[in-house]
Amino acid sequence: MEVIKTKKFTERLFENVQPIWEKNHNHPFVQELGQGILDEEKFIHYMKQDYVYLVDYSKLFATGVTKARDLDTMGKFAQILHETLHFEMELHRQFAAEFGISREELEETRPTPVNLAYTRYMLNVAQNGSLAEVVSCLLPCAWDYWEIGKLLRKQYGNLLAKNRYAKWIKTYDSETFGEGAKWLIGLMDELAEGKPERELAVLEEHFQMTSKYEYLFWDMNYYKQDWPI
Ligand SMILES: Cc1ncc(CO)c(N)n1
Repeated sequence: MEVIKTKKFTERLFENVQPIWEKNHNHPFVQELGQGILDEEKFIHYMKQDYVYLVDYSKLFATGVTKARDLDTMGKFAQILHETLHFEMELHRQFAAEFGISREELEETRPTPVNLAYTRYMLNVAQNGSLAEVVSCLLPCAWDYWEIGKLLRKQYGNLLAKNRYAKWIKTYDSETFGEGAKWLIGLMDELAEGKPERELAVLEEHFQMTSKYEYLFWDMNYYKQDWPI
């Protein structure tokens, strides 16, 4: 008897998003960060913007806690929320200290138009959408950063000792970050199971949209875009 292996939903997402993620991976911000040659001003712009981005992004994990229907899922979202606030954002606080930026300045960063549009898109889904929609929205951030961490380690691991941004690569290539991303991928597949195509299409639309916002976020930081007024 022929065994038909159905493709997992996240395999479909991964395949279809490749053109966008490839652009993310080849973006000069990412490539120059990997080589340690990224302009310091661009990196500082990014650190500050990313810090306030993560304040909102972490609220999506809190939404995961409230929308989950079982204790295990609640606990995992609470754990990732904790890791974001105390592990990932610690990276930003350390870099800020190195670059002479105070905690106040970091926290008071005014989000740029791209940053605001990105977080408002996700927070709107968090308020109005299902748990599956929330996960499809937040997944590219976790998954593609993990991909970038692994990729930069592979491409430029030999330069790490001399790379002033090495901690960044080590954070996103870390076991802690990878475990979180893998769990979210598994959860996405569980939540997508048995859903009709019209609902899967909505999830894929969110996934593609936030992947595009990831590109805009790299670009915004590389060109230090901000409000013109
Ligand atoms: C913009 C952005 N996307 C994803 C991540 C990974 O959490 C991050 N720190 N910032």
